[in-house]
Amino acid sequence: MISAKDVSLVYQDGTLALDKVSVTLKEGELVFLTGPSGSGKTSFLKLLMGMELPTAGNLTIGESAITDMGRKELRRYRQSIGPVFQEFRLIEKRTALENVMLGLRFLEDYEGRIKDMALEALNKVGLLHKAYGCVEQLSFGEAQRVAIARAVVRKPDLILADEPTGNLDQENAVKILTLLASFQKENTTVIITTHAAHLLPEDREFVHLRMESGKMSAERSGDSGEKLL
Ligand SMILES: Nc1ncnc2c1ncn2[C@@H]1O[C@H](COP(=O)(O)OP(=O)(O)OP(=O)(O)O)[C@@H](O)[C@H]1O
Repeated sequence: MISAKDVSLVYQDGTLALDKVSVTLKEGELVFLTGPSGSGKTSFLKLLMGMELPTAGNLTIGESAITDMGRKELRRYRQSIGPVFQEFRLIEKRTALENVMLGLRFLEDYEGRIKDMALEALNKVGLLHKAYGCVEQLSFGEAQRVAIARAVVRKPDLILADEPTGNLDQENAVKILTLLASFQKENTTVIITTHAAHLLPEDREFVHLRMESGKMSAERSGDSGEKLL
């Protein structure tokens, strides 16, 4: 469970990016985070990744306040997250398989098992046939799916995707959202910042977090029978 209580984030230059954000997210939830440019979406994801710490308030992950975590605990927590970055952060000259295997570099396991896990993740995103292709030769959409495979290969508790539909047409945006949402399970929470949540099938339950000038409001689909987007 992720619980934020009156969490604020002020950057060093004094910018108030998050203003007393309070929200509770249960395990296995599908979450859409929306809001205008500069409203604080990425800042919220950075907090969840432990890349920034709250300036005020409490952010609790499971049983621990993130500000109380020691280095080791923070590292273990980060390893339980599968991040999908806006700009993918793939190594262009390496194969899709090698890039996905990098998602497991912290595992002290033998190479063969890591390779099998990476191939399985590529299969899940429909790219097994491109496993040995160099990333620079992949299409934009394929590279994005490699980035998703790298995020899910570690079987994370939390998948964080920052604007995965930003540069996609409607058809591909739906495919990517559906793919990301498919990783939502009892114990896997999927949080996606997107402007395209309304493209998902109507019967999907999710939490909608709206950001506006650093403030957050939260609604759960199904609470009132109304769809949120
Ligand atoms: N490292 C930083 N230092 C100072 N200010 C920052 C920093 N990162 C972001 N900001 C500011 O914090 C506010 C929130 O930014 P954030 O990137 O979280 O917004 P966003 O909703 O993700 O925007 P976008 O949709 O454009 O990606 C903005 O005013 C932004 O300029």
